[in-house]
Amino acid sequence: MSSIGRGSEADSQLLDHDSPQLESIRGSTYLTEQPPVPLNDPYYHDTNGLVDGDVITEADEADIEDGEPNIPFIFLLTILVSFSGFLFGYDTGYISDALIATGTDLGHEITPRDKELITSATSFGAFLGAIIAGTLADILGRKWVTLGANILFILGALVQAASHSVEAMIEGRFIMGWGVGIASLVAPLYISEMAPGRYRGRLVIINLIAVTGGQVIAYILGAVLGHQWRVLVGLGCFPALVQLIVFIFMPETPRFLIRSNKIEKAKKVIRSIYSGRAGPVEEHLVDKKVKLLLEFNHEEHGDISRVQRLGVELREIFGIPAYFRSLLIACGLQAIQQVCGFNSMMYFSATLFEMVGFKDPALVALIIASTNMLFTVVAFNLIDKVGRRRILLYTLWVMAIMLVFTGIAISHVLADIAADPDSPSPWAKIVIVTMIGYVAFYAIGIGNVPWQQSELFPMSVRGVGTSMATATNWGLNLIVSGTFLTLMQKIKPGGTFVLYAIMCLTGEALVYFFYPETSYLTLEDIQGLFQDGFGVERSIALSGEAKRRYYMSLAHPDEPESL
Ligand SMILES: O[C@H]1[C@H](O)[C@@H](O)[C@H](O)[C@@H](O)[C@H]1O
Repeated sequence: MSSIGRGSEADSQLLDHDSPQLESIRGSTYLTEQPPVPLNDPYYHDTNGLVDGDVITEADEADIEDGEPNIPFIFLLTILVSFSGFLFGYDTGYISDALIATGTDLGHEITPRDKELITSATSFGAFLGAIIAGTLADILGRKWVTLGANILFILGALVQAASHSVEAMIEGRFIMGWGVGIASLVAPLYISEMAPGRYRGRLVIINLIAVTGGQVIAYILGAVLGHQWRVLVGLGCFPALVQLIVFIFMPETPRFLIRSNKIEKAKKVIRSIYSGRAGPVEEHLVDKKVKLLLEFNHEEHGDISRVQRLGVELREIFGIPAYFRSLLIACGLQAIQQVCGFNSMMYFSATLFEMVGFKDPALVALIIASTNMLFTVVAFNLIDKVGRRRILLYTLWVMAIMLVFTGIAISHVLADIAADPDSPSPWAKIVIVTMIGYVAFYAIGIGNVPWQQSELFPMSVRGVGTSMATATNWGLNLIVSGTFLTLMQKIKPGGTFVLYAIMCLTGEALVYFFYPETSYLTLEDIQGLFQDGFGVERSIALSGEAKRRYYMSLAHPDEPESL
């Protein structure tokens, strides 16, 4: 078979569908006989440019993805969109310090219940925002929804900064929460629809680095600003304002433009993305890309209204077993990410460290946020090499052990402080070390893998599927952050951390039995896995084989790819 040569090197290796080895590993003929999903999915085309059933001709060999795209342009777009990620991180990050710094500024010394309400108001808003975000983005466009999220960020920050009561603070956090929920879905969506196939995964992770970076900056400013919590909150307006202005001039994604029948505008964006150093992209390649997107858009659900389309999508995602399995996996991963308790440390770390007697708890909390960011960068380099499933299996159980040690150490610190409030407990250092260990393993695995959610869904239900998965994230975030301080009182730190450890181990078991390995697989391969079950065993064989072939191709770039 000739080398198809599209997308990333890995992708092009994977496209050797005729390989007897791969066919036997797949153990199913769906790829050639009964495509389970709309194979004219632009995500799929982005990496290979072929419609299932097409005969591969020389002309097909030329694909827009073969050329060198306009990297500076794409990178700039990603950075500008990642302001949304930054705001998501900043606005969820500063609350830890602000809660300590408010003192009696909100009318009285805030109680643990107030703290929980203030913190969870954002998660509740985000939960509601996530539910409507996918549909809103399909109706208004990714660009205008991002602009709207920025207005919510600014409004929420202003209400909080001006608040003199717990109620006003909660209102401000709630308004901001809507922005956070919407942005957490739309930013990765915008990036993935703009990015050429071979850069998509990494570009999406850049947004996540911005999330964790935003949390770090919030902690640094929290430590620097001390009691000036109003400044800390108000500063969040600036990135939102910058993005608000910049986004007016940003392009819509080609997919949305095609959806809205704005073909010329879509072509213009495609030209900007794919005209790299080698010069302007050839017009017939632009036409080919547009044709594929159009074809997909038409065939997705035909010419039906947006409301009808939503109804069809909902029926499909719950009614088609393969789609429903994708949904279970996407929501399940987001659920594990939240119930493992990470955000309890993130939102309450300053409170937690104050409780165990640290002189400068905000500074210690900064270490937690920095570890999260640093190891998200590590994950960026590991996610494809090690594989999503394997990375989770390696990290979740370690997180559980770290949590148990943290619980034990905190209990000892509290007992030591009760016995002698003036002398520091030797266990305090263990709390820091085990918490750092926990956060590092979180960031490498479950902190980022669930955000690769869009790869699990076929195009036709991607919007509604990612909305549900994102809402699962925020819904559980709400429950976990809203109950942490109560849990600490009722079942003590020991019980609380053991509970989170049990969640990690449950997550480990669920991943082991149900989550297939998706690294190195094309999107159509991933969909095929869910045809009759979760395809775990098949995925391991497929992914391993694909990875081996990829590395072989790197070692012998000139050899023909067929085995
Ligand atoms: O992936 C992100 C990241 O791990 C953040 O640090 C965390 O606060 C979010 O809840 C999570 O969704």
